[in-house]
Amino acid sequence: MSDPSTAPTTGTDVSPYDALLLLSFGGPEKPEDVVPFLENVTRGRGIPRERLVEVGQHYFGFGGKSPINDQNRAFLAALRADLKEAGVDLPVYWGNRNWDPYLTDTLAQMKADGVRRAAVFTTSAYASYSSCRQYRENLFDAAEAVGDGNVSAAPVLDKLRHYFNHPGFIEPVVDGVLSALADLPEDQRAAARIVFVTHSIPTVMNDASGRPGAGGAYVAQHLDVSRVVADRVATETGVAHDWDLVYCSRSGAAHIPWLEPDVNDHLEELHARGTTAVVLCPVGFVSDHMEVIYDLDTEALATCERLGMQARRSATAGDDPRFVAAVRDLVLERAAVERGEEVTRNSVGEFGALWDRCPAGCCFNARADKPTLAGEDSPQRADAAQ
Ligand SMILES: CC1=C(CCC(=O)O)c2cc3nc(cc4[nH]c(cc5[nH]c(cc1n2)c(C)c5CCC(=O)O)c(CCC(=O)O)c4C)C(CCC(=O)O)=C3C
Ligand SMILES: [Fe+2]
Repeated sequence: MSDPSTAPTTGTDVSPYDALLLLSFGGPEKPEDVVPFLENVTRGRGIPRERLVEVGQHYFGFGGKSPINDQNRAFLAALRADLKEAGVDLPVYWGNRNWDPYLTDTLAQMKADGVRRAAVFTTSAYASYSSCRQYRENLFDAAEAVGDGNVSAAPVLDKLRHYFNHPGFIEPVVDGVLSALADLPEDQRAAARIVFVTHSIPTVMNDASGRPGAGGAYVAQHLDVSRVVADRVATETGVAHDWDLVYCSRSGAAHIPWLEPDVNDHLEELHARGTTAVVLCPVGFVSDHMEVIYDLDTEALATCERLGMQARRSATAGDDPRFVAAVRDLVLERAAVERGEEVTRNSVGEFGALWDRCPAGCCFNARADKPTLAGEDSPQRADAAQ
């Protein structure tokens, strides 16, 4: 574990990598995209039709355009500039799970460009099937397509370790909470509660998240980050604000348990207990996704307004230079590991830096046992790329 101010790893040697891949979720760009996008996301997942209609309305309410693609474009530009500035010569590609540019097309382009081995950074910080393993399934499917059935004929893909506890992710979140607190009326500030919010998932998905047999990593990692952020805020302000971790964006059938409480129910409860001011911190999201601009900025802030509670939504890491530099740090760290060198791994909180390769069976989804890349049991052999 290291001091949160630790500078990113220095150096410029990224061998054995010859590319970096930004892997994200994707989102619609215009109204005609909304329904096909939702079909891509929910294929085979048993999401009730009413929920799809409702989520479609969220997108249509914002002109049929998700903010996520523009945020990835901005992140890409910032990442390329950061690497160039640091003297790191590494082309950066971008591919999505659910929308253009699709991962498979990007991987085909990488192969055509002669890429043999790439580091992969996903826009999802925590462990769970939806936020980690499913991306590793996507990597397998893309490599299988690009390698004509032989994943080792595609570029070798190494997913970078989880970064929820990397100081470059945490520090912008801390600053966001500090700014949000400062923006509250002065007489409300000291008593304000910090309400950390993340994407709800089915409780069985949380139970299976992380190392097989351990479980619960999704919630445990969010609690760890929330505690670190709250402690850092207390150090800066001299006030130990009470805090909670709650959830947004529940979907799925009503009889299936998902993580609770929902942020809106929680705000009602806080109001009933006498809370008069909150900071809503979207700790589970790396940028201002639809969940943030709809579920928090539109819905949860309206709940606060109705209850007469003062509320501010704090900023996500987005393209903060410290978060961008964290990607460079993670690539240089992993490259050194793959070269067999000793490394210092930056992290804060109680977990320390997690594994480079997910353990076999990590974040398993019992509903669909599908092959993955980038784990200990990856069928891609690194030496195939040499
Ligand atoms: C843990 C998690 C993250 C990780 C946090 C992260 O990566 O940041 C995440 C990210 C995202 N989820 C997103 C959008 C959607 N997720 C859906 C559905 C679901 N998400 C789930 C979980 C997660 N999702 C789950 C368990 C489902 C049920 C169906 C299934 O098992 O797959 C649906 C279907 C409709 C609905 O059910 O809501 C949509 C439209 C977008 C794009 C936003 C934009 O456009 O800005 C992003 C980044
Ligand atoms: Fe989602």
